[in-house]
Amino acid sequence: MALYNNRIVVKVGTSTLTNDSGKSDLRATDRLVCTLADIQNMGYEVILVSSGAIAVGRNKLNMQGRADNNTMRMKQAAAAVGQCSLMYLYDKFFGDYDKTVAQILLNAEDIEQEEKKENLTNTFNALLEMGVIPIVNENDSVSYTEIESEDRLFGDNDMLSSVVAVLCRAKRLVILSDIDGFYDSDPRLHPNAKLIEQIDAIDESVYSLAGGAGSRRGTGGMRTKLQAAQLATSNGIDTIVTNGKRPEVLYDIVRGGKAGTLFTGKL
Ligand SMILES: Nc1ncnc2c1ncn2[C@@H]1O[C@H](COP(=O)(O)OP(=O)(O)O)[C@@H](O)[C@H]1O
Ligand SMILES: N[C@@H](CCC(=O)OP(=O)(O)O)C(=O)O
Repeated sequence: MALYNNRIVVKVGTSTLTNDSGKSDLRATDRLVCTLADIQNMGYEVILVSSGAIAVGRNKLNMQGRADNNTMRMKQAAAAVGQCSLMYLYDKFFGDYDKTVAQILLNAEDIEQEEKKENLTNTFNALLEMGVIPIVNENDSVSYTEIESEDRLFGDNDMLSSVVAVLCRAKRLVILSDIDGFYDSDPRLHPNAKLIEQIDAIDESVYSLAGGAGSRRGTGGMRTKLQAAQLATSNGIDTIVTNGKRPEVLYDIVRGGKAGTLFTGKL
C-alpha cells in the first residue's frame, strides 16, 4: 500500500527531553514542539512518539535517592505520574502554537490483533484529519516490555515509533537521539568515530558497529535504532537518525534534505 507523502513520525528520547539532573529540559522541549507545530503549518501530518515518562515521574516523585528506584513497580509508578506531567507540558507548549494534541498509549498486543490494529489506524487517521498531533508512548504501567528488555520486538520506543510509522504508512520516520547520527563505532568510546551519512542495507556488518545506550537516561542505544530502521525501511519508509538538540533539521528532512544518517526505505 502507498505511503502518505506528507506524513512524518518523529521519535524523541529521554536524553533529549531531560537534562543531566533528570529534570525536564524545557528549552529543548519547546524548540522541538515549535518545529513540529511549524511543520504541521507547512502542510505535513505529524505524529510524535515521546519517551520520558519514567524520568519525568522519578523527578517529580523525588525518587533519585530511593534504594528501590530501579524495581519494576517503582518504574511503572513513575511512568504513571510522569506520563501525566509530560502530556501537561506538551499540551501547554503545543497550545502556545495553537495546536491540539492527543495521547495514545500502546502495548504490543494492540498491534498484534487485527481488530485492535484497525481501530488504532482509524483513530490515528481521524486525529490527523482534524489537525491533531498524536503523541504516543508505550503504556508502561500495564506493560513492562520496553522497561525490562532491549531485545523484544516491541522492546523500546525506537521500535514503537517504527511500528507506528508502518501502521500509519508514513513517508518518513525520524529518530531524534542525543547524538548526530549513526557512526562507524560508538563516539563516546571512540573519539575518532565517523558519521555514516547513508545506509542502504542494514545487515550484520552494520549491526556490528552499533553499541548500547550512551547515557543513564537513554535505553537501547543504536542497536534498537537499527532494528527500528530495519522494520521501517523494509516497508519503504525512509528513516533518519539525528540529534534532538537541533530539531530545526526537521525542516530540511521533510523536504527530502540530508541530516544525520539516512537509512533508505525500499519495498
Ligand atoms: N555506532 C554508534 N553510533 C552512534 N551512537 C552509538 C553507536 N553505538 C552506540 N551508540 C550510543 O547510542 C547512544 C544513543 O542511544 P540512547 O542512549 O538509547 O539515547 P536516546 O534514546 O536518547 O536516543 C549514543 O549516545 C551513543 O553513545
Ligand atoms: N516508555 C519509556 C521510555 C522507554 C525508552 O525507549 O526510552 P528512550 O531510550 O529514552 O527512548 C518512558 O516514557 O519513560
